[in-house]
Amino acid sequence: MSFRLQPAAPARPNRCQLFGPGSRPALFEKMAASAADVINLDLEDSVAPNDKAQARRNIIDASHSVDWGSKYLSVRINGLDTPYWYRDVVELLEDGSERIDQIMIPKVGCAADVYAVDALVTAIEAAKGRQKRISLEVIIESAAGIAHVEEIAASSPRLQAMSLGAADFAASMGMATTGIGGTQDNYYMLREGAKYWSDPWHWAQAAIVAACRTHGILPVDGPFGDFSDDEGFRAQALRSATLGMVGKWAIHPKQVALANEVFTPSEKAVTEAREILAAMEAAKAAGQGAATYKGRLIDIASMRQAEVIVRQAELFAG
Ligand SMILES: CC(=O)SCCNC(=O)CCNC(=O)[C@H](O)C(C)(C)COP(=O)(O)OP(=O)(O)OC[C@H]1O[C@@H](n2cnc3c(N)ncnc32)[C@H](O)[C@@H]1OP(=O)(O)O
Ligand SMILES: O=CC(=O)O
Ligand SMILES: [Mg+2]
Repeated sequence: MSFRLQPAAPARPNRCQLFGPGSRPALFEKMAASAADVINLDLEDSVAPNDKAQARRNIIDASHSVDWGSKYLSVRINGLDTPYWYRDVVELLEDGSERIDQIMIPKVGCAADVYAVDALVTAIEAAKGRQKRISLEVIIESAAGIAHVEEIAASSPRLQAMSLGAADFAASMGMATTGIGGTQDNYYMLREGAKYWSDPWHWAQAAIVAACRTHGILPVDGPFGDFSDDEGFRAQALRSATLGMVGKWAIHPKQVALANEVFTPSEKAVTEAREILAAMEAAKAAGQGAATYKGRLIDIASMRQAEVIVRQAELFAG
C-alpha cells in the first residue's frame, strides 16, 4: 500500500441506476416503485430539444410530489457544450425539492467541467439555503473523458460516482459499431478458423475502475441497449462486476432485476468469503501468514479480497 491510503467509496447501494426521460412523467411513479437503488431522471439525450423546458418542470414537480422512498435520486443535466445545462442546474436547485440527491454530468472531458458545475451548485445551495449537499456523478463517454479520467475522478469532493457511457464513447472514439455495450461481432481473435470474441469496453472500464478506486468514487457500468437480450446484459454485467464496478444502468425496467442479481454477492460467494476470513484468523493465531483453503493458497491479501465481498453483502442487508 502506498503511504497515501486508498479512500473508501461512498457506502450506499448502487447496483442499478434506472433511467427514464424527464419528458415521460407517466414513468416516474413506476420508477419510484422499482427495485433500483438509484433513479436517474434524464434531461439529456432521451429528451428532444423542444421538450427540454417541460422536462425540467416535470422533474421539479416530481421531486415534490412523488414518494421516492429510499431511492438515491439523481438528475442527468445537459452537457456543458449545450445552451441548456445552466438552466437545468439553476431551476432544479432553486425550485426542486430537497429530495434531489445528485446531479449527473454527461460527456465530462476534463476536471474543469466538474469544477464549473460544482461552483454553480455551491452558489445556489448557499443562496437558497438548501440543507442537503448535492452530490455529483459523471459519465465518461468521450475520448477526452477517458484520456483525463484520473483528473476527473479527483476533481471535486462532491463527486460520488462515475459511469462508462458506451454509446457516446463509441461515437467519440470513432468505433465501428451502433451497438450500446456488449459483444461486438467484429471484435474477435481468429485461431485455426475459430473466432474468440474479445471485449472492446474492457480497457475503458478498467481505466475507470482504477481512477475511481484511487479517489474513493463508485465505478458504474452504463447502458446495455438491447433490452431484449437478458443473457447479453448478464454477461456484460458479470464482466463489469469482476473488474470492480459496483453496478449498472437499466434503460428498461426489465434490466433492474438482472443488475441487482449480478451486483449482489451470492450466498455462496459470501459464505466462501467468510470461510476464508475464518481460515486466515486461525492461520494468524497459529503464527502463519498463509494457509490452504479448499486446496488453494490464501494469505493476508485474500482477507482483503474476502472483505470486499462481505462489506458489499452487509451494505445490501440493510
Ligand atoms: C445512451 C443513453 O443515454 S441511455 C439513458 C437515456 N435513455 C433513457 O432514459 C431511456 C429509458 N427508457 C425508455 O425511455 C423506455 O424504456 C423505452 C423507450 C426504451 C421503451 O419504452 P416503452 O416502449 O414504453 O417500453 P415497454 O412498452 O416495453 O414498457 C413496459 C412497461 O414498463 C414501463 N416502462 C418503460 N420504460 C420505463 C422506465 N425507464 N422506467 C420505468 N418504467 C418503464 C412502461 O410504462 C410499461 O409499463 P406498463 O406495463 O405499466 O404499461
Ligand atoms: O449516456 C450514455 C451513453 O452510453 O452514451
Ligand atoms: Mg451518452
